[in-house]
Amino acid sequence: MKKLFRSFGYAFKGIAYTTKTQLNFRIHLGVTAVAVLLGIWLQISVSEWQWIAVCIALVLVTEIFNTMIETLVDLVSPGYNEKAGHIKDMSAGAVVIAALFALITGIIIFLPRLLLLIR
Ligand SMILES: Nc1ncnc2c1ncn2[C@@H]1O[C@H](COP(=O)(O)OP(=O)(O)OP(=O)(O)O)[C@@H](O)[C@H]1O
Repeated sequence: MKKLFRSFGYAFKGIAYTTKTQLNFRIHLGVTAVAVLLGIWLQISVSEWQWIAVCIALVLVTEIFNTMIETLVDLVSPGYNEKAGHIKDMSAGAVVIAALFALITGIIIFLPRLLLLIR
């Protein structure tokens, strides 16, 4: 049990490190807070909450993996290396795909309700 708690401690240390060092991760957390508040305010359905939860997890997880890959690349290849550059670009591409998926899902769920409110 003690070992389990220690593992969680390390995991939270990793999340805290990403939050402290990555502006993009802090922006994603801010957007997450806005999406959750909008969901509560607009009283979205259970299945819509599930889509929002998938988006939040997908974006945060890919951003952590991106940070991890960047850090690893800098560690193993501190100098200029074309492949190192490609690896970082692919990793950043994964975050963009996740963020676009989240943006489109957010528009599908929130926009019709917001338009109804301003009419
Ligand atoms: N070692 C390297 N060799 C070749 N190109 C690199 C190398 N490191 C970075 N690059 C290129 O520069 C880009 C930016 O790299 P950088 O490490 O600054 O990442 P970043 O996306 O700005 O991340 P962050 O700002 O979160 O640290 C990479 O996507 C890649 O195209």
